[in-house]
Amino acid sequence: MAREDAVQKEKVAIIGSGNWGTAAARIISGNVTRHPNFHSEVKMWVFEEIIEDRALTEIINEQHENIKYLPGFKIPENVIADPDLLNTVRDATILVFVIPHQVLCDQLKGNIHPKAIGISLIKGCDTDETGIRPISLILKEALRIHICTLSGANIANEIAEGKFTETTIGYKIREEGELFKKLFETSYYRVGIINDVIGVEMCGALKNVIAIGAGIIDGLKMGNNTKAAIIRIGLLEMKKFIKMFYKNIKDETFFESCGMADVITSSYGGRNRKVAEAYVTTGKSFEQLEKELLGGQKLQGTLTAKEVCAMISRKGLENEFKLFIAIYRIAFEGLAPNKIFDAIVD
Ligand SMILES: NC(=O)c1ccc[n+]([C@@H]2O[C@H](COP(=O)([O-])OP(=O)(O)OC[C@H]3O[C@@H](n4cnc5c(N)ncnc54)[C@H](O)[C@@H]3O)[C@@H](O)[C@H]2O)c1
Ligand SMILES: O=P(O)(O)OC[C@H](O)CO
Repeated sequence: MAREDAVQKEKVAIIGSGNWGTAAARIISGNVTRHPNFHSEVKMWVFEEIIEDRALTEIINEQHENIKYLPGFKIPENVIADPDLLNTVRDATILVFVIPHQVLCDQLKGNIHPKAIGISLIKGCDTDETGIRPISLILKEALRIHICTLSGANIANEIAEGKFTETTIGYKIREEGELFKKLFETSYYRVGIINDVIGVEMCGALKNVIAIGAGIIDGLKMGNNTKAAIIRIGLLEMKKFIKMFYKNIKDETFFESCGMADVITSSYGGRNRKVAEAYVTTGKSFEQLEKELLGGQKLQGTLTAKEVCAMISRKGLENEFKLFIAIYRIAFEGLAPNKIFDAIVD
């Protein structure tokens, strides 16, 4: 049966309310009122915290602004913030996952709508004894739902400002990819869809490692040519890694917004780049700089570098991924930042 017949009005729940989660809520809240497929109310799960004696949830619902993670941008009134995860997802037929991947929700198991499908906006991965596990796979297996992925050159604040942006949705079932396109696309946020769930997702995870490399180059005060070299070599390692470890990855994916374009934007404007630059110039740890520079937002790239390099080392492939390994050793093993050049000179 076509999904449109099985579910007449899709109800959307957004799991996460950080910088991107809140910017995404602004987009979704407009689209659900425009398209007949959707119920006009959108629930958003908030990891509750107290800000100046008030609960963040209360601030969002009364002031219609996430003053901590996306200050200065109004959240439409059809977005209802809720600190109770299970209450947020109770009737939802569409689950939008947009939390830092360190904090995935086991609680959801067995507590979601039988017809629910999901989309992961998360840029990261997880590991177990078998190696790297894409988050979409973990969600799919744990919750027994179909999962699409959305990733692209998407700095949340620029999207919140309405600046022209592209993104990519990876789908397995085209109808679901098209439904999610309706949920996300606006005049300034253009969505491409491709039959490659894991390719889209893994580009979003690995580009964060390259962005750390770009930040190291900025910290060393090298110029644009050097950064372009890091981007080029990083892209090659990203493609090699993804194609080596996952099946049926499409070459075209690397030319979508989730591929090359996200590596570029992250290497110039992302948080991973910013913190890596400060790591080189201050000598403080990534952990400390994350706290000092990001106002509660989270870095994804350091953990991903650790996970990716553990997998590379386990397989004895260090010589195939010299840049990823150098970035990891600079970030975690005290390797001097200028040693990054040893990885990019043949
Ligand atoms: N910010 C961006 O520009 C951007 C763009 C595209 C994709 N992403 C990806 O989206 C995902 C979410 O990032 P974000 O920018 O929305 O988040 P963020 O880094 O701005 O915010 C951190 C969020 O984590 C929550 N949190 C902190 N500790 C928690 C805990 N123990 N349990 C549950 N939640 C907790 C906070 O409440 C906050 O909502 C990440 O995978 C990120 O890589 C971010
Ligand atoms: O700020 P970053 O480094 O987490 O990157 C943000 C987005 O993923 C850019 O597309």
